[in-house]
Amino acid sequence: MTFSRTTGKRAYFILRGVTLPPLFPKSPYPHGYKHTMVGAISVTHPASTILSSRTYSRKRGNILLSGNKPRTVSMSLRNGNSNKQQLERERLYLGLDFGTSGARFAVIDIGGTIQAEAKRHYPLYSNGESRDWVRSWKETLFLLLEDIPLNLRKHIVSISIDGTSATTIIVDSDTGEPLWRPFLYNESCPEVLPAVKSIAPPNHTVCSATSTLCKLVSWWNRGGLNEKSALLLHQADWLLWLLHGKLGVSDYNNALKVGYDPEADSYPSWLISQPYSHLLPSVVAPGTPIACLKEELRNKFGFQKECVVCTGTTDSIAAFLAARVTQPGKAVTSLGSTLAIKLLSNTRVEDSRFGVYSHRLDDKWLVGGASNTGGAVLRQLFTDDQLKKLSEQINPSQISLLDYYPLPKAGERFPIADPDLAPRLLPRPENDAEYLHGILESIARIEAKGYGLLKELGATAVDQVFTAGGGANNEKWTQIRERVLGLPVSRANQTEAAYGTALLAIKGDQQNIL
Ligand SMILES: Nc1ncnc2c1ncn2[C@@H]1O[C@H](COP(=O)(O)OP(=O)(O)O)[C@@H](O)[C@H]1O
Ligand SMILES: O=C(CO)[C@H](O)[C@H](O)COP(=O)(O)O
Repeated sequence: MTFSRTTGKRAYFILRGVTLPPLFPKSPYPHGYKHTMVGAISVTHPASTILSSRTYSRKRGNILLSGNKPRTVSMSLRNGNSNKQQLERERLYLGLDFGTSGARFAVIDIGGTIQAEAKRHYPLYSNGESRDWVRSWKETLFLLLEDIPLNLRKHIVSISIDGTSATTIIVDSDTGEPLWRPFLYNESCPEVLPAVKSIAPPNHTVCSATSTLCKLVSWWNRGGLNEKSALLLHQADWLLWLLHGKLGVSDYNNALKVGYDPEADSYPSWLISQPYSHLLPSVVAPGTPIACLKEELRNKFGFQKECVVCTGTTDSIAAFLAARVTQPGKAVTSLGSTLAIKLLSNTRVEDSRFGVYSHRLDDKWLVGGASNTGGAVLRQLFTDDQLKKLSEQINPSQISLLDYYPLPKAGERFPIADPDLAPRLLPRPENDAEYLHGILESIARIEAKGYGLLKELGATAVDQVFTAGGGANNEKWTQIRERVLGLPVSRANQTEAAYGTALLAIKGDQQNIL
């Protein structure tokens, strides 16, 4: 039900009854707890964000980022009949997702109800000839903390962050300041691949040109004064350090691609014996409390004294966690800027020849890989509005005869591991809807090839796929994927990685180890 207020803003009431399975054994709610979210107001104003609800209101002027181009922050807030007293009692959990094109937060309660969420695009800063990603990420982190409604912040008891996998920052081990520009998740360092292959077991996860270890060796080979006082961190690790101040801690999801063995829970001897092994961070499980939020930040933003900061994970694993998939054979495809597939499997599978690896998820394995196809190439060709309008013209039951390999630029990680693989997006038909149909169907074929490969390599066979990420909103694409995969495909209840990371924050809070 939507209605427009006298102020000209549009507010959306979302009335829905959802049955939430208990999040964790200690969840106070019985199984099948019927939860009705009686109202969520999403109020966005073209040039600024004005929050108004019964529990508080404040006006934000234009949110101006670099280049003075006003950017909107879209935010949704739970309002409904949850009164202030109820919130006073509730313990809230903050998940922050640092994805490819932007960052988001989700604040949830122990029952998994979203109390607030917002997202921001990364501000554009340049550092000479390259983008200053570190400055963008740091600014976005603290802007998102400011976007959290003040009366919720004091109830947040646990925070976690996910980032793009294998996004690597080499920092000064004393100050935490970056010593070099970050290596992004899809950056390839083929020149050091032979050296990495010479020390690692055959087809190990690190034997990929985009692995974190290849990035570490590439930096190390550059030589320099800082080699002794350097430390490797992943994007999520560094952002979490800004909040807790303990340098050098990672999680076994982010550390997988530098060579950490999540089964042995240690770095292998062939890695420890390398001259750069002193750069490796210590590793704990995702969602492990590391320290309380720094006092200066608690005072600045109004968080409570006991607010703990927990280790994170990668963005596609966070999206998997958000879907609350618990049975082997179920899978989540993250259709964000990239296409990352995650299949819950009883068996671990790893083969870098195809970009296949397994993340640990408690006592099971998340088998999969990440292709560079996906939303980034769509965004090169169409705006989100065009995607929506053109998709409406597609007949998903009709097979497209157009055969593409949609990539934003040369280079593919999975199911073809080839840093030189060129995009194939021609011939382009006159009709854009026909072109989009061909692209969506070609991406679906890549997804199907990926799941077929996992089965060939011995993973538990997939029997159902849930979708996360921006592409989850495209119903026609979902129907195309169902036809191509020959499997039931549905949008996950929660598709945002930030929600999955907020669930990690709950896990950390329940450990009571600080
Ligand atoms: N209706 C749509 N159909 C298909 N793809 C879409 C649609 N709307 C948005 N997208 C794609 O979703 C992507 C953004 O999803 P998101 O999960 O935010 O990505 P990320 O976190 O990787 O930046 C964009 O690349 C965009 O092209
Ligand atoms: O594509 C990506 C960025 O969005 C990442 O590579 C994605 O996170 C897949 O890596 P992982 O499987 O380690 O999570």
